[in-house]
Amino acid sequence: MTRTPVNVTVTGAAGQIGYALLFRIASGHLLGADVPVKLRLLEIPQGVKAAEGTAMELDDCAFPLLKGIDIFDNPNKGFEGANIGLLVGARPRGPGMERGDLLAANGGIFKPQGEAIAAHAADDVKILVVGNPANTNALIAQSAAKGVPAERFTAMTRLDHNRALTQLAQKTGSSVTDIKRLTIWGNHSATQYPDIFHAEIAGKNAAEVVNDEAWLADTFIPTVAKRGAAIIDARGASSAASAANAAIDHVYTWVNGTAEGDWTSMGVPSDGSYGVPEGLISSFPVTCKDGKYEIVQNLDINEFSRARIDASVNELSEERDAVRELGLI
Ligand SMILES: NC(=O)C1=CN([C@@H]2O[C@H](COP(=O)(O)OP(=O)(O)OC[C@H]3O[C@@H](n4cnc5c(N)ncnc54)[C@H](O)[C@@H]3O)[C@@H](O)[C@H]2O)C=CC1
Ligand SMILES: O=C([O-])CC(=O)C(=O)O
Repeated sequence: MTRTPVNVTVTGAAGQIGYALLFRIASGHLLGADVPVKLRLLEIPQGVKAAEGTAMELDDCAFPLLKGIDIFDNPNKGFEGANIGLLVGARPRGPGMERGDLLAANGGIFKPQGEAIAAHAADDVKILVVGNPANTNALIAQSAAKGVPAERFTAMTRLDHNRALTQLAQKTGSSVTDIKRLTIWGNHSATQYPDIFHAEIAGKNAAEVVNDEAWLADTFIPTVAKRGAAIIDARGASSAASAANAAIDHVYTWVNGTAEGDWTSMGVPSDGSYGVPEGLISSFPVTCKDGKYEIVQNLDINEFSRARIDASVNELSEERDAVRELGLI
């Protein structure tokens, strides 16, 4: 039986992340090796020519699963029939800039995109916001997308999750594949909280294996939380290939499920779990099955974790208040 291609809209398609992302989508890594895709690339008018160049290269790969590429500079067209939307296009943070500075600049992008998704995307649309500040941009798009279930809007903290996996594996001399149940809580920002208290390394509690609270507080957490800035300092540009890889992981897991006994981290609208105000798009531990995710419930949160989760969630509340004042939600 021939499968109907899945329409994947990618905004910011001509940017650095777009360049690292599109070839992996087209080669089957986003949805699976048997799922044909059609790409809908959305750019601003100045980005269209470069997107056309990328589309030429995609053609030149002769990917068996790639059933078409269309390029748009109008969100209403770009999201027409979209089953998956990867909202990457945004203004990247430059040296010395904090995410708060970006709220106003990026708000204007995500509100019209949310409206276009509501009006034109497929009924089963799933959205991942990558463009920073990702959680609050996702909130802006979600609140503009009247009629689309809120839970379809997610924000990317999988890059933070993957960063934390490697830091923990390196510290403990284990492999990333030995580590399960790691969690990123809160905002994709320097306040995020990578939590190893429920994580396991080859079946043993990770915090007990590490047994070094000073390393947790002074090395692990800041290394993970400030990795984006460290990459910018080193590369002179923000993470691109690793961000694209995390976007692939996020959607693949959402669609195809988490492994038995494991979970992942996603920024999702809070249902009030763990004291996170309802509606904030915050990172949680989630399991995925049959194309749906659920927030993992009933984890014990110790004092060390509680203070850090609250700090990051407070930042999200402040960002929400700021965009509310700007009339963006
Ligand atoms: N959530 C996460 O873990 C991460 C998020 N990011 C964020 O991802 C975003 C993209 O990063 P890069 O690709 O490196 O930036 P980039 O500047 O290379 O590319 C952004 C692209 O978006 C396009 N664009 C701008 N406004 C648009 C609009 N309204 N519609 C469609 N396209 C639009 C630009 O023309 C440009 O081609 C940034 O906001 C960056 O901070 C980056 C790394 C990790
Ligand atoms: O920090 C940035 O602007 C880029 C980013 O989100 C990351 O690498 O985590």
